[in-house]
Amino acid sequence: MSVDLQPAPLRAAAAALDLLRPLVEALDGLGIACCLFDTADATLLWNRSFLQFFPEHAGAIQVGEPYAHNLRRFYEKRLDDLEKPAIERYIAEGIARHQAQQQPFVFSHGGRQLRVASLPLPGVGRIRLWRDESAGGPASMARCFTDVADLDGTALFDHVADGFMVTDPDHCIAWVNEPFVHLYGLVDRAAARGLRFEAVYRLAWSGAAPQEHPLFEQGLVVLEENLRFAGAPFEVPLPQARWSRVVAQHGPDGRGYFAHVDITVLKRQQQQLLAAERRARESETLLRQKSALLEATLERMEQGIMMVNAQRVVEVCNRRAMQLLDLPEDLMASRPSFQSVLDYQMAQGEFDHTPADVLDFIREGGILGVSQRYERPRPDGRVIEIFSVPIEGGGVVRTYTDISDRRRSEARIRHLARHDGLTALVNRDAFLESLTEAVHVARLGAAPFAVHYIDIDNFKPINDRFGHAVGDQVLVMVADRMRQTAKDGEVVARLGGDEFAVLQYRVGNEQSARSLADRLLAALAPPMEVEGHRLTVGASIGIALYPEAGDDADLLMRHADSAMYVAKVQGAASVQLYARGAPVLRSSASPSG
Ligand SMILES: Nc1nc2c(ncn2[C@@H]2O[C@H](COP(=O)(O)OP(=O)(O)OP(=O)(O)O)[C@@H](O)[C@H]2O)c(=O)[nH]1
Repeated sequence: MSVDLQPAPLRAAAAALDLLRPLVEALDGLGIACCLFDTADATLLWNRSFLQFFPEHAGAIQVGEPYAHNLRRFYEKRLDDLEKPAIERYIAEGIARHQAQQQPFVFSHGGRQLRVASLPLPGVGRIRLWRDESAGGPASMARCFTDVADLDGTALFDHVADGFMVTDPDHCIAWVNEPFVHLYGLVDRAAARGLRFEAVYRLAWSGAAPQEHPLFEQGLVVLEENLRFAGAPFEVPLPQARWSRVVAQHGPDGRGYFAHVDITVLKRQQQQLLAAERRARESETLLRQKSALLEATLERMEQGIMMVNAQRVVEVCNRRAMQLLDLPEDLMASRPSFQSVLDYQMAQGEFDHTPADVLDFIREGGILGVSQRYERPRPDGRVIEIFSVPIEGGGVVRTYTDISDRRRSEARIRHLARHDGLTALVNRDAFLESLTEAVHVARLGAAPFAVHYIDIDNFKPINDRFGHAVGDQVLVMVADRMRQTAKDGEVVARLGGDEFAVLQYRVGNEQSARSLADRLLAALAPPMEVEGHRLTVGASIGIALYPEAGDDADLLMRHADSAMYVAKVQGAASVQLYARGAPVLRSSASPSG
C-alpha cells in the first residue's frame, strides 16, 4: 500500500497531518478515496484511491496546489466543448460548494456513482471522502425499491414534509409524492408522470405574474446546469417568492431519486439576514465616513477642542488645542490621563501666575461638574478663552479660543475712548472721571487737590498763518511739556481745541497750586521749532481748589474755567485762582476752540 507522503505541509499543523497520514492510508483498504486541504483550500494529502477515482489527477496533483487546480482538471475532463467556456463559473461554484458542504451527495464520474462527503477538520482545514456507490456498500435508498409501483401503492411518502421524485433512466418522472404535487402546484401526481422535471418546473411558473419572469429564466438556467451532473444540491426559485432545494441521488439502476425541500422560510430568513448585514455594512460605512468627516473637521477647526472621558482620559485633542496650549504631539497621541496633561503644563510653568485657590483646584483634577467659562493668560502673553462643559455620564468637553486679538482691540478701543488722538493725553471724559474720583476720595478725608484749567493764548493765528498741521504739532509739544512738568500721578488732559487741564493732588495750600501753574507757564514759554518756524505760545490758567471752589466735579470745572477766563482778560500768560463769591464768567460748556 502506498500513500503519497508529502513534504512538510504548507499551512496546516504538521503534527495533525502526521496523525492523519496513517488514517488516509487505511482508507485505501476500504476503497475510500480521500483528499485533505488546508484552511486556504491548498491541497495537503491524498491517497491512492483518490487517484483511481480521479485518474485525471495522477501525475498532476501537487502539495500546496489550490483546490481550484484540482477542479480545473476535473471539469476539463468532464465538460464538452459547448460547456467549456463556462469552466471558470463551474470552478467557482465547486469551490463555494467545497467550503460550505455539509451533506454528502452522489454524482457520477468516470462510470462510477461516487458519494462524496466533506467536513471541516479543526486545526487542518477540510477533508473530502469519496466512496464508489456502484461497487456496492450499504444499501442505498434506490435499492430499497425495485419497482416504482412499490412506491405508488403506499401513502408513506405523502406524510413526509418534503417532496420526492423518482425518475427513470431516461430522466422522465416515474413517481412523485403529494408534497411534491403541492410544492410545484400540480393537479395531482399523475400530472407529473412521464414529464421531465424541467417541464414540471415550467408548469409551476405557468400562471406567474410577468414581473416574476426574470426569476423563472434564472431558475431554468440553474436547472439546466445542475440536472446534467445531478449530485450537488441546488436551489430554484418558484412563483410568489417561494424556493425549492433539490437534492438528487442516482441509483445504480439509472434511476434518479430527488428530494425537493421547501426552503422558502429559510431563504426569506437568509434574505433578511443579508439585508440586515447590508444595512449594518452601510451604517458602518456611513459611521466611518462620518467619523472621518468629524476628524477632518476637528483637525481644521479654528478652535481647540479636548474631550476628557469619565475615566479622566483625554479621548480627543485636536491640532489647534495642542498649538494653543503648547502640548507635545507625542504626549497627546498616547491617550494620556487629564492629570498627566495638567502635570506637564504645571512643569512648563503654565500655572506659575495662577491664583493659589485655582492652583489647588487644578491639583485636585481640574474638572468641575458644571459649565464654566474662563480666560487663561498664557506665559507667552496670549489669552485663551476656555469653555468647559460636563458630559452626561462623566467627563468634560473643553473648547479653546485664542482671544488675544480680541482683547487687544478691546483695550485699544477703551484707550481711544479715554484719550485724545492727537496728543495722547486723557480726554475730557477720562479727566472728569478722575476728578469725580478725587472728589470722592477727598470727601473721605484725603488731602485737598486743585484743578488747573489751561487755555493757549493766541493759538488761532498760528493755525491761520502756518496751517493746521503746524498748529497740530504745537498742540502736541504743549501736551508734552505739560506732561513733563506735572508730577507722576497728576492727570494732564486735553479738554478739546487748545484747552488743557491738570488735576493736581495733595495741594496743601494756594501757593502750591500757583507754583504748579507757574511751572506750566514756564515750561510753555521757550520757543518751539516747528517746520522751520520759531513759535512761542503762552497760556492763561484758572485754578479751582477743592473744597474752597466747590465740592463736586462739575462746579470745580466751571470755577476753574471761569478763573481761566479772568486770567485771559488780565493779559497773556497769567494765572488766576478762583475766589469764593467771584462771578462765573464763562461756562465750561461754552465752545472755546
Ligand atoms: N491745529 C489745530 N487747531 C485746532 C484744533 N482744535 C481747535 N483748533 C483751533 O484752535 C483755535 C482755538 O480758538 P481760540 O481759543 O478762539 O483761539 P485763540 O487764538 O487761542 O484765542 P484766545 O484763547 O482768546 O487766545 C481755533 O482756531 C480752532 O480752529 C486742533 O486739533 N488742531
